[in-house]
This record gives sequence, C-alpha cells and structure tokens, in this order.
Amino acid sequence: MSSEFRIERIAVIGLGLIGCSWVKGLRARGHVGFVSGYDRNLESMTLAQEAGLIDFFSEDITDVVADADLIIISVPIMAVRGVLESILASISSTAVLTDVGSVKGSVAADVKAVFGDGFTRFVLGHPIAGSERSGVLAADENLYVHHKVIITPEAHTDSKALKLVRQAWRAVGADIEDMAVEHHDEVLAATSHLPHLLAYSLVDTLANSHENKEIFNYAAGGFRDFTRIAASSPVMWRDIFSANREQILKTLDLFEHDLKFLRAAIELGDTTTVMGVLTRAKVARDHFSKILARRAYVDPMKTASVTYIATPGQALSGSFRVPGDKSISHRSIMLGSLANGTTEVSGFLEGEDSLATLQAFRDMGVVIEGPHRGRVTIHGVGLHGLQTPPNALYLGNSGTSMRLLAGLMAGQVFDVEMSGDESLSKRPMGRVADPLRLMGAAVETAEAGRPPIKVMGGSKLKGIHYDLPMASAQVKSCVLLAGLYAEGETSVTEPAPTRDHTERMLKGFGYDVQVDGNKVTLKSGGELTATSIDVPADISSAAFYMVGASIMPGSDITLQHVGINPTRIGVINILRAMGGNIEVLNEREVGGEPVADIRIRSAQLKGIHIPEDQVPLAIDEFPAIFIAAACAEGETVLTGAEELRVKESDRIQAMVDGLVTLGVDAKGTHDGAIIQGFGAAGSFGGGEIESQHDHRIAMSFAMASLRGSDPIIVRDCANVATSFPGFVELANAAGLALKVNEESVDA
Ligand SMILES: O=C(O)C1=C[C@@H](OP(=O)(O)O)[C@@H](O)[C@H](O)C1
Ligand SMILES: C=C(OP(=O)(O)O)C(=O)O
Repeated sequence: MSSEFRIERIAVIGLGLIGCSWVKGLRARGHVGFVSGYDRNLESMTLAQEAGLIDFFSEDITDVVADADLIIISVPIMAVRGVLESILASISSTAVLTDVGSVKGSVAADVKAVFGDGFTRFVLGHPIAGSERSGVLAADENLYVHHKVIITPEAHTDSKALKLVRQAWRAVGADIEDMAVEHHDEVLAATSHLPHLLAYSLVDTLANSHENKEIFNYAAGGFRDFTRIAASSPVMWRDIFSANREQILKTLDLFEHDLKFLRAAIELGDTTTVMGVLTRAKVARDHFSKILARRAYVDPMKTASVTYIATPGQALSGSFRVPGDKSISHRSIMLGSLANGTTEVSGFLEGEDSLATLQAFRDMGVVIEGPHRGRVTIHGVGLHGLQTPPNALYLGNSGTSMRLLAGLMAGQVFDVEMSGDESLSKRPMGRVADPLRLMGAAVETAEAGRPPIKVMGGSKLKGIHYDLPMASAQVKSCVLLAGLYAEGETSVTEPAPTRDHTERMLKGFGYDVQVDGNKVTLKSGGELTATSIDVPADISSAAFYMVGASIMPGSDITLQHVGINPTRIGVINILRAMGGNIEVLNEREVGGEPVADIRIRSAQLKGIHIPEDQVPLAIDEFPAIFIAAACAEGETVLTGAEELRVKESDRIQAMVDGLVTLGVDAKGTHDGAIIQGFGAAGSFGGGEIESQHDHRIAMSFAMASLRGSDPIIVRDCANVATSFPGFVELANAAGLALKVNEESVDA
C-alpha cells in the first residue's frame, strides 16, 4: 500500500485492542495525520496518549469526533447506540463512520434508528482478528496483516465512504471480503458465537459442580483447549449473545439436536454411530486445521502452486513399493459401503482422488475409519442404506469418482449433485448420462454434458443391454453399478477389454456377475457381503519408474507387490516390445487380483508402432510411454488413443508440447502422436513444462530429467497428490534430483 493514502483526522471511540491496533497500524505506516480518542475509562485514554497512539483525548465525546474525517466505533455492541446518540449532533457533514463489531444486523438497526434511513456514510465492518489479550497496551500494528476483514455494505452505503474504509483496512495489511449483513450474522453465529457460548457454559457447569476442585486440579489438556475462549470479555460476549440472538438460537438448536443424538448413541452402546460422528468431525477438523494454519479466515480460492525443479539424476536403484492402486481403492470404498457388514481394506491409496470417494460416502452417512497407513474400515450400510448428503458431493479432480458414482446415485431414493475442480468440470459426462437415461434415470448435466451432474433420486431403473461406444472402464462400471438397482438384467459389451476391477470386486463381495467374452452381465436383487481387500501397488504409478529405470543407463530397480491384472499390463507389453528389460517375478493372487514384483533394468529402447489392442490396457501410462519413446532409437507411432484427449488434460497435446519444448521432434495426430526418438547419444534439453495441472504429465516430465542435459522446470504439480502421494520423496530416494517450490497463489 503506498503511503500516499492518508486520512487527516481519525477519531477512535473505545480504546481496546481492535480499534487501537487499527490506528497503530495506520500510524506506523504513515497513513494518518491526527488521532483523537475517547473511552469511558480515563486511564485508558491517558495510557493511549502516553503510548503515542492518540494525540488528543477528552472526557467529552463530542470534542473527540468534531472535525474527524473517519470515526471508528470500537465499543461493545450494546453500547453502539448510545455512542451514536451522543455524537449525532457533532460530526461533520462529510465524516465517514465505521465499526468493528461481531454482529452487523444490530449495528445496522442502531444506525438507522439514530441517524435515519437516509444516512449513507456508515460502513459496517468486522475484522476477523483478535486475541484473549485486550486493551490499549496489547495494541499491535500488525494484527491485521493477512487477516480477513468482512465489510457488509448495504444498498444505500455511499461508495466514497466504502472506498475510504476499504483503503484504511488494506493499508494495515488486511484482506477484504464483502458479505450481506444477514449472511455475516448467520456465519458468525456458527463459527464464533456458538463456540464461545459453549465454552462459557461448560466452565460454568463444571465450576458449579461440587467436585469442582478435583476438576480444576486436573484441568490440563481437553478442558484447557476447549475453554480457552471463556477467558474473553464477558461484557462483549453478553452483548453479542443478545445482539445476534436469533441466529445464535438457530445454531444452538441444531447443536442441541445433534448432541442429543450423540448422547442417545452412547447410552445405547451404538459404537458405530458414535464412530461416525467422531470420524466425520475429525476429518472436518483436519481440513479446517490446514486452512487455519495459513490464515484466520481463508479465501477458498487460494491454493498452493507446486513447481518441480528437476536436475539430471543418477541411475535408479533400490527395491520399493509405490502407493496403492487408485481404481481398486475407489471401488473398495464404494462396494464396502454398500455391503452388509464391515469391510477391512489395506494398501488403500491415500491420494486425493480416492479420498474424494471416501469423503462422498461419509457424506452419505457411511461410517469409515481411517485411512491410517493404508488401512480403512468401512461399516457397510447395505445396498439401500445410503443417506441424503448435506451438500453437493465434491469430487475434486477425480473422473472415476464422478462416473462410477453417477451409476450408483441413479439407484438411490434421494437427489445428488456432483461437482469437481476446473479440470473435472471440463470432462465429458454425457457418456455416463446417456446410458443412465436409457435405464430410466433422470440425469442433468451442465452445457455440453459437462459437470456438475445432478442425478435425481427415486427413478425406477430398468436393466438394459449397452454397447459401449468407447473402451471405457468408467462407463462400463457406471452401467453395471446402476444395474444393481435396475429391474431385471443389465449387460454391457465393450469394444476392447478395459480394466475389470468392478467385475472382480463385485464377485469378491459375493455378487453374481457373468463374464462372457466381451460381455458382462448382472441382475439386481443380490446382496454384497463384507470382505477384506488387499489393494496392490498401482501399476499406473509403477509405470513412471519402469520408464525411468529403462531410459537411465545403469538402473536396476524392483517394484514390489504391483497389481498385474491382465487388463492393466499394457505398459509392460509396450516397453518390452520396445526392447525394455522387465522381469515379472513372484507372481501370486491376492484377493482376486494378480500381483507380482517387477524388476526393471535399463535397456536401449527402440521405436515401434504401438499395437492398438494395447491402448486401453495402458491408457493412463501414455504420458510416461511418450518419455520412453523420446529416448528410443527411431520413430514411435501411437494411434487409436483419442481418449487421451479427454483425461485430466488433453494428454496428447500436453505431452507433445512439453517434448517439443525439450527439443524433441514430436507431433500430435487426432488419435495419437509420432515421436522421433533421440536414441542412445541424445538427451532432453532443459526448459519449462506446463503440466496443465495433470498429475501424470507432471510425473512424466520429472522422469525425463534423468536424461536431461539441463534442468527441467515442471509447473503446476500439486495434483500429483491425487494419485501418488510421496512421489518426490520416493523419486529422490531412487536416484532422481527433484526440488519442490511451493507458493500460495490465487487459483
Ligand atoms: O475405471 C477406472 O478406474 C479408470 C478407468 C480409465 O478411465 P476411462 O474409463 O475413461 O478410460 C482410467 O483412465 C482411469 O484412470 C481409471
Ligand atoms: C484419468 C485418470 O483418472 P480419472 O479419470 O479418475 O480422473 C488418471 O488417473 O490418469
């Protein structure tokens, strides 16, 4: 903020922490000329003058406000009206007034009552900052830096007055947020007023108990944390509780209702319900803690931008396990939730995509414990036990969650809306809406079949036969999952084999599924029975290391416990066809899925025309395979892969653009790409890569750095956490040299 902004005369009424910190901040930064102050307490005024916060005070409030350009009213809420009445006749005709109270509706009413309807120069404000410390001596010139100040402009508020107050807040480092008066009071009732009320009430209850001495002797831990805020000013809070009475009573009623519910569960020994409340609360609290760690009142549009700086690394070595399979993790939550009984999952992927699915089922009332080191316990509710979620289901970056859930939601009795991040919001959902509508579901999408997608409950579904127009396991799974709720038989035929985890897992839960060549059939009316699921390591995550070890001379790594379902092993087949040295060791079957350890040693790869039948079997691995192709001897041609254009990014374009940036001769075609490999003698040049916020593009170019001549900077890598938490640590342990640069930015 430039020091050109200046207010000549400010009057502060009420010399507490909030008003004094604002004035101190303005003074310290040279934005104010003369400050006068008033407080009911003479000592506060004297102290404020001695501390250099104010230049003048008077026991007559009218002397203090006369000639002020900005009057800051910083007194307990119930005292505002009295202040307004006593200054009404003395303020100048241009003076702007503002306040800092925690309730806005009552102050708006006071202004109207005292100054009349037509008064336009009062700007209602509320800084979300504070501490248990109070008074003049606690004033802190940096109290508002990066803190939110809520301004609640009214229709009649003068724009010049608004501008002045906004400038005066910004000048002390505050971030401004506008809200409607009623909305402010509703939000604050829940986030601030109710917690204070509970803290005061609990301490009072315990203090009145005849065992209070015992209680307070051992009052560390929970008591101290929960009741910290009961040390705040009683006058201030008495005023807030009466000024925002209606909204506080509303949230209190809600809380009383939920508290009774929890009490009843404890009384009945219903530990699952208790666990449900606790796990949901813990997740919410963990989420808020992340937010609170950064800011007092955070802007949800702020996210971290993550950049990888990848310098040439060493030969890869070691034996390690990459995180759990994403496709199987999603399905374990879905089927575990719909089963009868308790399902135990191990090896669960704690990535943002599978966690989005987990949260969606929690939102629909399923009690899910964990994840804790890959272990998840799901208390299934049966096929008909899901409950209406309180809000739209937010599925982040995850196409699998949205498409599979669309099928399941079509069979429910309640309506559900599903939304996602910027990337997911651009992905086609017509491909699932179409067959669901044929089954009788009522499904709405936004324009051109994009999310958000709304699935109306209560439709009577009927079984269909569906010929998949594209090879897509997500569409196949969507139709099959809807089939669990459809009258009669539901079947799908696919144009080429795609991952069959849904079919396998349904069978694992005891559901009858018929597979006949490329046709899968099931009938409704069955039940899912809880089971245990051991999720193998994700071959799609392993693929980056298969490529890394192949292209980097001297490499020799073993990837443990990798899922090698025949519908997923395209990457092994393709790399082998290119001359890769890949051994599949120790093959075994775990919970209906084949698993093996995979040893990869470096080899000089050669370009090939990738067989089209391998495309669906390696659909997520092409970004990594493009890196392998660039290091190969000769030309690699990919065809029949137009699906790559509708993943988290247009993966053909994103990879070709990145390769060209690094000096590789590559071009995209409508359904694939042609890449001229630079061979044994060549390398990637340095450069800056746009990952298009796509996890697989980011990780592929990180691997390219193994054969880089110069640093490769990869932008927007935050989404690596959707499928591969811990990627950077593992990569560096294996031989890469990745540095991470993280910044908070406006999304
Ligand atoms: O069913 C699944 O778990 C998936 C299917 C594939 O999508 P499509 O069905 O769109 O090919 C794949 O790309 C995605 O990462 C996971
Ligand atoms: C396409 C992918 O996932 P989804 O469709 O679930 O977003 C992927 O992980 O590469």
